Amino acid sequence: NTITLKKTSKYGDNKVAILKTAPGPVPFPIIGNLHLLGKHESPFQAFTELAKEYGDIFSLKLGASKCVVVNNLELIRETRRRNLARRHCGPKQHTDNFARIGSVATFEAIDLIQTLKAKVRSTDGAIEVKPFLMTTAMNMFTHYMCNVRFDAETDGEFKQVVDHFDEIFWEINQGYAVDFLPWLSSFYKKHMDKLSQWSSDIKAFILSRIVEQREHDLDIDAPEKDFLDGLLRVLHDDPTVDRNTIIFMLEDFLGGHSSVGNLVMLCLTAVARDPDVGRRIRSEIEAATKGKRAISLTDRNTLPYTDATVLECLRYASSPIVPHVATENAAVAGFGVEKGTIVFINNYELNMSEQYWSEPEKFDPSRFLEKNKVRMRRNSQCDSGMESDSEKNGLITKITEVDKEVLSVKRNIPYFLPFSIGKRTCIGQTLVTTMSFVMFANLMQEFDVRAVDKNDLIQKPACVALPKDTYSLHLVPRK
Ligand code: HEM
Repeated sequence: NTITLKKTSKYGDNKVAILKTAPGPVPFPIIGNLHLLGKHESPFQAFTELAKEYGDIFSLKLGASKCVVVNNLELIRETRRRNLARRHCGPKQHTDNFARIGSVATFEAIDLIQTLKAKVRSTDGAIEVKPFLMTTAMNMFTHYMCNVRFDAETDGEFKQVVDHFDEIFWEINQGYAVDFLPWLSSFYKKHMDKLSQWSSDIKAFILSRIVEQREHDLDIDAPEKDFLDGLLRVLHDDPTVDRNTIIFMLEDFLGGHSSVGNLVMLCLTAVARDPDVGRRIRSEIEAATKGKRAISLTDRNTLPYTDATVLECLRYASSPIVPHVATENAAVAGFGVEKGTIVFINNYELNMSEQYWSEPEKFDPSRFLEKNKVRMRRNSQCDSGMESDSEKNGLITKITEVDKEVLSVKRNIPYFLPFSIGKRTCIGQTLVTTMSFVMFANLMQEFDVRAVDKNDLIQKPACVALPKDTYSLHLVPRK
């Protein structure tokens, strides 16, 4: 009944505790002062399960005489939560979760189009588009992560929470001095109180309208159906996890919808500023759907210019700096960096430098496009000159392979890092790029987008956020 759990060298100096275990079935989930996840018949079973989930942190061995070696359990918990978040919020292509993002995004985009068409019919002139984008983005997130959606037309509480999220998103994107100099906080008290009230309202909404119902219905033996389900299982399995941690995580990830709504608004703004961008997007979309169906995530490869427009908006708008701290002495590009040094990735320089981009100030989605040759099969019928049973009317089908040039989006550009890079890279990037694409493309299929006055279209560089109450746009339904 004794096992040794060894850490691999890959994760360096994590603390290792050596604890004695009792022989026979162990009263899990506790060994010594450390808690394990779930109930297990033996320490071996417990650690086998741990090792399955955190395989690259631990290797497991049945030891000879005495004890269990446990890695830093806080790290395990964090890793479990991170893996959960990555599985749901950053799923790989061809996974069920990725496909579900696509279907949810198209569903919500269709709903948005219907709402906007009704709004346009009843309005003479321009409309405030942004609030509609924000509630749609929130519904995309709640629908995908928690299998619940809300009616923005009739649900005032929902609408208010989306507004609060948007105000907070605007605030955190402003870069106040107090962000770097915390001792200034007393000067910002009123401001902080306001933010704090918005946060409380958001938390109350998420608890009462999303979490509590699910807690009540949770079936721990059923397969994990969404992110919320996964979070509640963590809470159920691990008594050391605080309910507030889970609620905070959900709040944080749902809050990501603000970036999608604002980014789509920036994409529409780019089209309103430059009708040529809109024309190119529309001709691409018409070729793909002939106007006969909604656009889904699977259309992304055939709509490279539309996809590239989202990236070009991100290039101009993504955060100018990404702060990190060196966790060990290192050399970066030949410069010594001591452990503890704060290191900033200068995204602004990467995004706007002439060293990397031609005419970086110009809005030009085609900078993200490249031509690729793809081999295609072409069927053609030709006269065989013979008559036989297998060749009706003397025609045979001939398959030839031809090389065709297609446009596609450049991936992995080493100097384009809006979501940063490495171990802490943005978990939400798949959600952002996929949902923004689907919402934007469907809007472009259905409406011509025009500015009321191009001078109104004010946008801060290196900032995804627009104020909650921002400029209106003309949306003209297309035939
Ligand atoms: C325009 C949209 C977004 C941009 C440009 C963006 C960018 C970034 C950047 C630059 C980082 C820092 C990475 C680093 O420290 O190296 C980050 C971290 C993170 N982002 Fe995003 N993000 C966006 C939207 C989202 C969304 C929608 C979510 C969640 C649904 C999200 C979740 C996260 C999380 C959890 C981290 C921390 C990752 C970690 O420390 O392991 N982000 N993001």
